[in-house]
Amino acid sequence: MSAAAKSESVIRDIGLAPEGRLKIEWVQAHMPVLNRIREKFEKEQPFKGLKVAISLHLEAKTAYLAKVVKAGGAEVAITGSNPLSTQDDVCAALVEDGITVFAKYNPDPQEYKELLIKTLETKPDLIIDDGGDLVTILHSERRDLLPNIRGGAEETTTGILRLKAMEKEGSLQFPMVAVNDAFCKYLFDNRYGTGQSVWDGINRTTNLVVAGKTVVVVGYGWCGKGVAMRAKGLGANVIVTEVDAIKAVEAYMDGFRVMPMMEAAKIGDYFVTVTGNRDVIRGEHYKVMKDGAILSNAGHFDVEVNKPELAALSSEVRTVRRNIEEYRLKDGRSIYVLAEGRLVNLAAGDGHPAEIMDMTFALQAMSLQYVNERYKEIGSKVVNVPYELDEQVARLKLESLGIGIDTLTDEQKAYLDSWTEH
Ligand SMILES: NC(=O)c1ccc[n+]([C@@H]2O[C@H](COP(=O)([O-])OP(=O)(O)OC[C@H]3O[C@@H](n4cnc5c(N)ncnc54)[C@H](O)[C@@H]3O)[C@@H](O)[C@H]2O)c1
Ligand SMILES: N[C@@H](CCSC[C@H]1O[C@@H](n2cnc3c(=O)[nH]cnc32)[C@H](O)[C@@H]1O)C(=O)O
Repeated sequence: MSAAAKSESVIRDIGLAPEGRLKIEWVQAHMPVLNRIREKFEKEQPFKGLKVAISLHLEAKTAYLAKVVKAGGAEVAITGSNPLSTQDDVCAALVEDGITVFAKYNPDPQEYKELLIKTLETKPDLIIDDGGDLVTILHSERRDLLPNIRGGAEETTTGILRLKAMEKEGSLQFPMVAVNDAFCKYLFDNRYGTGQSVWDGINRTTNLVVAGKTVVVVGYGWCGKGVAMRAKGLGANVIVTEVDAIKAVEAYMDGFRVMPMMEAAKIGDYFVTVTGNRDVIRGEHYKVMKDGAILSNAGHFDVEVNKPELAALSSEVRTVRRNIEEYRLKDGRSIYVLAEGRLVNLAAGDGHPAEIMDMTFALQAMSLQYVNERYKEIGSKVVNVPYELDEQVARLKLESLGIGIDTLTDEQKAYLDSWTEH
């Protein structure tokens, strides 16, 4: 254990390390692409002499990514990206492995912010962010830490939307790679990862049946498609609500009922928001919901389900089971909110499956190396993961699965490039 990591870290309990270590070993065994990158990093040491700050959901897969970045020569400091997704045993194991950790499960909002700031006070050269928490602090109250930063990589849809808004108004001060927009990210992580882990989180939390129930999926983007597809597989009647006409037609053609939230609110048993927007379920909807409706969010912050408006309609709010709050309405109905309206798959579950995060985090590791090598020429921009890196992740994934694919012959290449050949 590095003495610095141990003395500087802020975690719940170092004694939890053995359990955390087992969790990390389990996922490592199911992350073959990232294992290959770790071997390469060990040889090439791309981050030698550099400091990296990471803010991601601090569970076992993330911990393994931090170890891979460290294996590449970096000094790593890490914090969470949601107060409820940090796992204390994993934090302890990382500290024992020489990584400086500033994270605890369920800190109060002020401490959560302080932990993010402490991570940045390690004066990183490179950052990995999820949802823009680090970037926001660097561009507001801690601008003093900006000059050191070479660049970084952003994990999620909403984070990238925010970075692009900053780029547009000219306020972004360093390059960021939009990891979410790589094919090997959103096609698998947002769709199949969210699709599976959301139902894992809901089912282990509620212990109730899904078959035969009506599930309302709010937003039919990449995450919504996964959540709706898996709800259908569990035997639910699935309704999709949207604001985008094209996505609504897509949901309809995929076999789902599409209607405005005001109508869906009356018939849903489960509601899952995956929009990245705010107030998508709000007061007017609660007024018409069935007694016993279960609300959860897997999009961004805890604002997709408007909790203050629900509280205003309630006479009592009580925890009825771990991660389930009952809002007892003044008219006698009950509406249940899972995981305080924070990401249900991470706050009430273990997040996406390891084989999915294998690809996402392989992209993160490669993107960090890419931005470190090119930060001067890129400038203060949001850039995509280069296609070659994206394809490399897919090829390594196929290789790990023992799946081969065909190669174009020269004649086929010429045919595809031509407009005269028949
Ligand atoms: N829980 C997770 O593990 C996880 C994983 C990946 C992404 N995310 C987050 O989930 C959110 C969605 O990501 P995505 O990749 O699916 O984004 P996306 O842009 O592909 O989809 C979002 C969809 O929500 C729709 N929408 C917006 N406002 C709406 C409203 N009021 N009612 C109904 N629909 C509305 C949009 O039209 C869009 O189709 C983002 O905040 C992202 O950061 C979470
Ligand atoms: N800080 C925000 C960010 C949304 S996170 C959404 C991101 O979480 C990522 N994610 C999903 N499951 C896991 C996991 O198990 N470990 C680490 N990250 C995950 C996923 O890649 C997705 O882009 C919030 O908590 O409200």
